[in-house]
Amino acid sequence: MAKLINGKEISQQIKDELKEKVSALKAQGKNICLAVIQVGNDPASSVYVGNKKKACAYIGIESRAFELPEETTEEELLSIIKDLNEDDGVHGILVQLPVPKHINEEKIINAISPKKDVDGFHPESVGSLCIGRPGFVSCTPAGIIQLLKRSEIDIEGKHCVVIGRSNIVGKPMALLMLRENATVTICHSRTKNLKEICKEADILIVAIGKPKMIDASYVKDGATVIDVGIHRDANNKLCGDVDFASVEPVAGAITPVPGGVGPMTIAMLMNNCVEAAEREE
Ligand SMILES: Nc1nc(=O)c2c([nH]1)NC[C@@H]1CN(c3ccc(C(=O)N[C@@H](CCC(=O)O)C(=O)O)cc3)C=[N+]21
Repeated sequence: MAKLINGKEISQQIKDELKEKVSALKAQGKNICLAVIQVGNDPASSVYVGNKKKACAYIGIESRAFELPEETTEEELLSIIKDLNEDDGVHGILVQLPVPKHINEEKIINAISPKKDVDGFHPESVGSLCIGRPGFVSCTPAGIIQLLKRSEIDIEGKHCVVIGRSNIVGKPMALLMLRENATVTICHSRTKNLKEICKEADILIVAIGKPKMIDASYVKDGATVIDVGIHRDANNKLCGDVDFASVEPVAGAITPVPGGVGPMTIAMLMNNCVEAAEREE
């Protein structure tokens, strides 16, 4: 039976640590503010944005919400970002993705000042991570590192297999594991012998976006399995990319969905906001 990696509990720990830091900053007269922009009203996005606002309120970070209609133009959004870039009272800017199809996502990401890029999506942030310079790190992969460290799972020298090569999860995840001295393999939809490679993993990080695709036949006995996926199944229940019931008996440690990686993403977003304010000095 696998040890359950409790993301809800660990994210709570991190939020409590941040809450203390924020009150110390407040005592020095420093107020931290995150601007959260949502274009349109995709219900999943609304849930995530709501969770982010709640986390801000808990920690003592001011959240400035922009709920923009679906028809908002790219120019309008860029103009709001420009104003927020220039606003000294704002430390972090988050544009919830995905944005509607008529808006160019890349242009929006590039418009956010790297100093306020608490998502870590800007090319300068990604480049900094790649060459080991300070900068904001994408929240989901950063949260997974915290999950592993705080669960006392060794990374150094271990074979880590990441399934998925997106710019916001797979690629930064591989870079972070490399920084922690793991031996890293990146797999994706065109990988030919996926199962054989996964079976070699000491740490298997799954971010493929296919509900319950990874079952026990992909997992080495005692491996750590991290599930980044989040889907709703036929009964409207949340599930991940990993078939939890199948994998749990063979894994050494495993994250659940919900209550695994998701809450960590938000905790690390809060961490990046506090860092943004601290770096300002
Ligand atoms: N600019 C931007 N930054 C993001 O960080 C970003 C984004 N866009 N777009 C969408 C993804 C997804 N994401 C999640 C955040 C929290 C949970 C979360 O709180 N999950 C809970 C369950 C939530 C539920 O009930 O649905 C859990 O897993 O326990 C999940 C997913 C942030 N993202």
